[in-house]
Amino acid sequence: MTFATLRALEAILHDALDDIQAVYADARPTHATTTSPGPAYASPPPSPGAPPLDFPCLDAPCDPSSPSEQLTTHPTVAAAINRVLASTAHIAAIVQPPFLALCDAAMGYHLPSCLRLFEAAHVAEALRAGPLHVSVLAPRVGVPERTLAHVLRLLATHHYVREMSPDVFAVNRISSLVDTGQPFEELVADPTRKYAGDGGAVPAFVGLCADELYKSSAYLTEAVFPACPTTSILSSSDQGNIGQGTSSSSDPTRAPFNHAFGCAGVGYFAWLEGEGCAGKEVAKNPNRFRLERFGRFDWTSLPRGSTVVDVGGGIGSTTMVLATACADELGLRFVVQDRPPVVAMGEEAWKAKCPEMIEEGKVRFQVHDFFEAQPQPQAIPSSDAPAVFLLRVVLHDWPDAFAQRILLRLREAAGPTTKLLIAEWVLPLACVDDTAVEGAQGVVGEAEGPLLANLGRASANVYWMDLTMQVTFNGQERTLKEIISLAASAGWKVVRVTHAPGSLFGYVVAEPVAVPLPAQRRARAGSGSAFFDSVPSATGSGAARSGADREMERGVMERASSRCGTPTFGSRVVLPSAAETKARFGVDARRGRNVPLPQMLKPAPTLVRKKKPSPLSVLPPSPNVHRSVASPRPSQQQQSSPVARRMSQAPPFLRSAAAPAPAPPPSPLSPLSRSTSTLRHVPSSPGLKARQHPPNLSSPPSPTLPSPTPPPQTQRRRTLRHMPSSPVLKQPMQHMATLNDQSSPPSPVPSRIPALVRRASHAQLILPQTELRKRSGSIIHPAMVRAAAGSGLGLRGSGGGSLDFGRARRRQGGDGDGEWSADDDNASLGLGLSRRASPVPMPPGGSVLAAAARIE
Ligand SMILES: C[S@@+](CC[C@H](N)C(=O)[O-])C[C@H]1O[C@@H](n2cnc3c(N)ncnc32)[C@H](O)[C@@H]1O
Repeated sequence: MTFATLRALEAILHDALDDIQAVYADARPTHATTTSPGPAYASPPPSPGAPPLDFPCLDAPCDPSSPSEQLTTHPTVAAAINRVLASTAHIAAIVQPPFLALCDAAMGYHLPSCLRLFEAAHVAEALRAGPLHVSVLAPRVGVPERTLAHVLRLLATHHYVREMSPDVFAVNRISSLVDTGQPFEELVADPTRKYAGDGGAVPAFVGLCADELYKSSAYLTEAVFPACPTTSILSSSDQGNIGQGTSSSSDPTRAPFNHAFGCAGVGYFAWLEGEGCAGKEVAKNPNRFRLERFGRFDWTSLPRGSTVVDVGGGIGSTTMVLATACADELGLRFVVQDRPPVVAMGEEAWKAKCPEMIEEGKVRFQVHDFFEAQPQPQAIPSSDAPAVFLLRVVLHDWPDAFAQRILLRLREAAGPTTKLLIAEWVLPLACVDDTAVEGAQGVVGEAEGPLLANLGRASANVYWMDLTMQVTFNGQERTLKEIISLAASAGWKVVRVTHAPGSLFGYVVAEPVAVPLPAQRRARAGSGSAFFDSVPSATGSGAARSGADREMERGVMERASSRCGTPTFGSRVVLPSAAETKARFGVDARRGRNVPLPQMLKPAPTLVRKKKPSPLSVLPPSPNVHRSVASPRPSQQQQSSPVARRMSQAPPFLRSAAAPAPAPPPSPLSPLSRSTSTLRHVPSSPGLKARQHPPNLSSPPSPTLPSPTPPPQTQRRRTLRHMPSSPVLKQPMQHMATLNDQSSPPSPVPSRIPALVRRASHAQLILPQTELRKRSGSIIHPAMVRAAAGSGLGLRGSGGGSLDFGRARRRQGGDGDGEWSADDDNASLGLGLSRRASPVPMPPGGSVLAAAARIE
């Protein structure tokens, strides 16, 4: 069976490479675009009649604007890249001797360590002009020659740099991203300016990850077992400190980070701001450089929404996008809430970049602590309760109890039709997720075997993020089931999840329902909320909580919250101007409508699949019901939807948001069919059939060669493909009770809030199925997106989603680019959810509590 699995994986790999090459073979640049980040490696300008594009070269610095790099965002390419990653990592895991696999894992810490030195010494900048011998490079960057040579060689061995000849190193497609673009000498003279420019985002990201996050991660075990003699490095008095108060795994000021940096009780943000360090004044803060580095993060995820209160909205970067896209068109108003220093920063940034929206009252800032009761509805520019509460990458910063508190505060202020939009990464399971949400294709594990259901290595980024949240804040990314349970615990019913094709960054839409009694009791005990206090406190278990407990909890929230405008992961801290935002949306600034974007490449065809017998046919058919639930692969006709056709005409970064357009039947002489024939490989078989090596792939196919007719579609190895979904699959979510039923397979993820699981039974997810999952979301900046052309590093995966804005529905990719398409399936505002009366059982007088009591 193992050989069968290996062969199946190999076939997936082959198939994926064929897919990629076929897209590149057919794409020809039609006009020149900007090129050349560096003189030594500038790409030649594309010209009509140019040979088929080659895939970006690993050995040259990344040229994000090159057609070749941009084509990596083509949906077919991005999906195939995922399969390449997943299959190769899987093959390696199977064949590598187990001890060596463990060595890789156990000594992998050297990679971030070396990467950090590479970044801190400005090696990428020093190598910008071209390769250097280490004897020349070492004194320039101030690292001992032997150390540098060995560090670079380790990086070269992992393909992050290149050793061109003995001890001569060069940056490549990957490490060139760590180049800020600033002059090397200036960085050496003033390293504190390193992250200031546009090119600072990636180096800042590398610096942050390889410094405090990497060190924090090393203390995961110490944080879990703070008092264990075999793991603890703490003195007994330190142990007392660390263990004091709330349980160490749920206290954001007692995370692994606190163990690593010896600052128990000080939240990460407070520490960045100088708390617990020698000098608290800004000038003396020894962590000032870290703060600067942190603040360079940015995201390109552009959620769309209806009337929005952007809770914990930072400086309003997301609101900028939303307001630009729909403040005029749909008459929406926005409120950005955050803590005082952040609000001050936001107001300043908006006044500089977009004063008119503030002056016209379309957008306003509001100081608000999300652990406190929301301001009265009349304080919000609407006589009603807000239409939408947006929580974008906020909950993942907080342990469950704190996240629940935030949600309860929003529930408290919600009207019957208020929607909650949680924008977060959704962690898929590594196995087929048959318990969380049926039909949640795209954000739960679903890939066909033998690939891991979550596409394994191809989805690694979201798991990196998860552990990052854990070790830094005792927070976490959450599985869909965990998000549903958390929301339900605070009186929110998840009704829909949307996400960009291939993205694990989900937009989880929830509606208010009754607040479960246990949550009310907990909230009542600490919140002082009139809403929650309306049940006699004597009946609640929380009544037993002491004032001291509440004080301590309050203190933790205070210490853990950002106070000086330091954003957390995923936040956008660079406010784009309205003009920039419009440009990214393709919106005509004068008319507020989208205008055609220049077509850079010929439309890529839908690939005509080669027929290959399924190597998986030797595997037993999966009895998994989930598989049968997955929608069938859409027919050609389905794929020929107007959206798909339009998307096929759009530039690649736009096209990635939609399914690839179908192609007419290939001519035997078409480049596609030629490439297909060129790439044909001997189908693998369990019998270890000798296979031919494919011809030299680098040479363009000869136009004179006759091409075989592509084999019929029906013979395609469908079992190996991710199933593209039907346009919209509306399936009532299974009752959680049913999911937990004896007849159902046990959930691989135990409910975090077992008592509340029943509440999730109200949830109904309406999930647009997507063709393929790309890599997971990640910390990104526009520069990173450009650099990675939208799919490398999972950058594009961080964004996107599709939310409906009434009749005009905007589909977008992770880069925030999209198109408007008529969509009458929802004629009203509100994230694809109508303004019609909520099905929430709201008793007269709006007493959610009473309704909760009934249900309870
Ligand atoms: C990860 S950032 C997200 C920012 C924004 N939603 C975005 O998507 O860019 C988390 C935000 O929560 C804010 N925050 C932290 N504690 C807070 C609190 N207690 N009340 C309100 N905002 C808070 C931080 O200042 C920060 O702006």
